Amino acid sequence: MPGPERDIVIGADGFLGRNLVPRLRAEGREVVEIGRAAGDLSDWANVEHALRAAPQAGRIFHVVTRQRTGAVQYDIQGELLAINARVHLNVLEAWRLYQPQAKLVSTGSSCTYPESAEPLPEARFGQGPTHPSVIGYGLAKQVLATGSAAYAHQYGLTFLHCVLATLYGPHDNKASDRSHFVGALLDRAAREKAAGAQQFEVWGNPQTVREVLYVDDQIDAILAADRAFDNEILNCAANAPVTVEAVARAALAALDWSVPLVSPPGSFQGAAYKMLDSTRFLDRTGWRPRIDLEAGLRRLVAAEYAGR
Ligand SMILES: C[C@H]1O[C@H](OP(=O)(O)OP(=O)(O)OC[C@H]2O[C@@H](n3cnc4c(=O)[nH]c(N)nc43)[C@H](O)[C@@H]2O)[C@@H](O)[C@@H](O)C1=O
Repeated sequence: MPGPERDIVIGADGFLGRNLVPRLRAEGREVVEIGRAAGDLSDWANVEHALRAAPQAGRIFHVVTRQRTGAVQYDIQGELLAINARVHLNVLEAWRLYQPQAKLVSTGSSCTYPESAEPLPEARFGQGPTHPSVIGYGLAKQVLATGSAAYAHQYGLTFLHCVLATLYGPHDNKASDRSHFVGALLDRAAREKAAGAQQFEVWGNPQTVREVLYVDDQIDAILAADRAFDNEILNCAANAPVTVEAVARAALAALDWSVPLVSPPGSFQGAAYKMLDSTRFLDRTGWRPRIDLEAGLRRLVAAEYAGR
């Protein structure tokens, strides 16, 4: 890869960043961390300062996002649009001004795609309305993805926008509305087990479909994609759908907790089906996940719920 053997990670102390930084250092790369200490990244002055002050890098990993899970999402899409779009636009502008030699590797979400009952290939990107629960969040990610392409084209820069699965693993936020749904569900199950509950409620329709990846697998996928692709909006998952019910069963198994699952009517339901078609990525890189759902949840339980 051309450019300095140095990476900047924006969002270094977030969920993905805290897992990514040690992985990059293990590869022998120097990592410049930009995190909460840099201030509010929706404020241009803070992003401008951080990327101007940083030494020249070969890659910028932009892994900052304000995201929510659960019912609250329906009510705060304006806020998620405003904050995330500002952060993304600030990063794009500071990239072209102060780090134009760097490849901008950013992370996207299946929320940017229209609702569909079929796996979504890249050709469907931006072609239709997003699910109402993510209308602002998804639009902000579109700003980042399409904005990266626009900046690269106008200013001769290089980017890769990786559309990810739903992640789980160590360092995710534990608050029930702030974790990704896998972590939120596991945390709720751990608390309810400790409280002696006799059943576990799976919200929404248990047959809801998602793609989930353990964070280490997703990081491997991003790095594999980075080696193989430039200037693309690229789906980077495993073509492996899973139901929310299967996630719940694996979470209970990882907690060694055996109770019946129930589904209360009226609980939060997100998009019924979210699947990327990652065939281009899988065919070209040969990447495959190494940690299956139950093994990944057991790792997470060992890391953060030992003894519960
Ligand atoms: C990365 C990605 O992360 C989020 O999207 P998501 O992962 O698809 O998650 P969701 O909030 O659509 O939940 C998935 C499904 O799961 C069911 N469900 C069952 N039991 C629990 C439960 O205990 N907690 C939660 N939160 N959901 C549960 C729930 O009914 C729902 O249908 C977004 O922030 C999105 O913006 C984004 O980018």
